[in-house]
Amino acid sequence: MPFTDTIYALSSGALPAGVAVIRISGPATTEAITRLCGPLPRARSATLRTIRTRNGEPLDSGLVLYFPGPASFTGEDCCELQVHGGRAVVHAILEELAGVDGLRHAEAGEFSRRAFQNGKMDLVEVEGLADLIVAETEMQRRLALEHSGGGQSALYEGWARRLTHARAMIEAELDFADEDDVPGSVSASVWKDMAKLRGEIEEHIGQAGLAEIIRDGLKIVIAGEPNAGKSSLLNALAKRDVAIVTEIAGTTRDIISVDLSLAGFSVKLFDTAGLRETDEVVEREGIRRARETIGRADLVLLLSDNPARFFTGEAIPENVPIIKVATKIDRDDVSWLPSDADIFLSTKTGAGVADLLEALGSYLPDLAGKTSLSMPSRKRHVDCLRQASAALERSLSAEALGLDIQAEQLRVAGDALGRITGRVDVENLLDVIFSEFCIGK
Ligand SMILES: Nc1nc2c(c(=O)[nH]1)N(C=O)[C@@H](CNc1ccc(C(=O)N[C@@H](CCC(=O)O)C(=O)O)cc1)CN2
Ligand SMILES: Nc1nc2c(ncn2[C@@H]2O[C@H](COP(=O)(O)OP(=O)(O)OP(=O)(O)O)[C@@H](O)[C@H]2O)c(=O)[nH]1
Ligand SMILES: [Mg+2]
Repeated sequence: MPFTDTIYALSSGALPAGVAVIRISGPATTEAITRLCGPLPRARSATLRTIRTRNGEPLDSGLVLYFPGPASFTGEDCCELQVHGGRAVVHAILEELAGVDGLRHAEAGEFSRRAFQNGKMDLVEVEGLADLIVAETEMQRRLALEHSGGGQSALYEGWARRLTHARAMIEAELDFADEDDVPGSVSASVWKDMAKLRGEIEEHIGQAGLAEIIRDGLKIVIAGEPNAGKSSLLNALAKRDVAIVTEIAGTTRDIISVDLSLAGFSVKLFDTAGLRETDEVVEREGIRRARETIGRADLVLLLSDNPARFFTGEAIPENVPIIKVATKIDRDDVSWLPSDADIFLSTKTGAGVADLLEALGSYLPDLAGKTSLSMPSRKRHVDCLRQASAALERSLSAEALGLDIQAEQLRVAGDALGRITGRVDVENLLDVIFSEFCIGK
């Protein structure tokens, strides 16, 4: 369905800025350009023009870029005005655009939606683009680029093609088994490849946890008895005064979290209420929240300023790794043995903080030698991949039920993959058969 509206918006960030980019897309783009900037500039090159009101009054002088559709970001006629990034400049130009017939301000994501609907991007690429824009760490950038750049889509499309090919072979075996041109028992090699494909999909699904850590950050929870120095450690790692520190045991009640970037990864660090038995209502609620947060941790830093006790009260689930941290080692009234803890530190002197950071690094996924981050980045992808894998499994184990039923499950698997990219191929089975066999020769 062609779009009739022409949309415009400020595509660059907060004003004021050195330069602002105003994008226009849709059928009235050329009309808008000629109204504001004079004769249509040469396509796909930057042209310096004066931008004027309908009365000929100059608003700014800027670079005009015209991209005739379909070879544009959205697939429609597009234009960019790269102007001075002053609030009044941009405001005046947007006002002028609003006055052109058929133009309206774009809604959030509308340029990308048009790019998707015009086949310029698939769903995985659109999602990747959204992630790229909010990426804050190096790993998030790499993951988002893998998706927005089509790497992931190519993988899924390759898998979908193998499923289509397998179905074509089965169809051939069912329909044309009595003809000489069809090699006997094509399905033996087909099933081998389908079993292999299922393994590849399962392995790919196995990477989802890593993608979650990259996107959402590794959740590290600081826990321990009251007064152990938890909030002091949070402040030291955050390098700012986020949490209240006092000498009173039971100071922290709410969960306090800060985002850190560690070796290119996003880390979410949580400070919690000190764990102990208490009748104080507010502190009890704090401790309940602490336990809840500890329950969701990827890693717990268990703190104590006393070698005699690393209190947990069974607050830490068995499968969550723990780093035992001895605190306040600057004090000379306590003496620690090397076996008492994994890390020994003082936030007062800074001793041991580097050791802790190094230890944390070893809990981050090892991506050495990984050039591409090919992994499902969203639950939606994982859901579709699981459906594909399950259908593939049903197909592989339905030998007794006949090729028809097996082929049908391969179709279900292919559709599940097609839903990831949003391009559920309208099947072209016969094309594949004709291209692989000389039927009707
Ligand atoms: N100034 C500016 N910079 C930008 C963008 C933009 O829209 N404007 N982008 C916006 O996200 C990104 C670049 N992405 C783009 C993707 C496709 C096309 C494009 O015109 N595609 C056409 C022609 C392709 C070609 O010449 O090879 C097409 O796909 O047909 C442009 C930008 C980042 N930088
Ligand atoms: N000498 C010394 N004192 C410390 C150090 N770290 C923290 N403290 C002190 O220990 C006391 C408690 O510190 P907090 O960081 O508030 O301890 P907490 O574990 O968050 O305590 P709660 O929130 O009550 O559970 C404060 O008086 C800090 O100044 C340290 O490295 N050396
Ligand atoms: Mg505290």
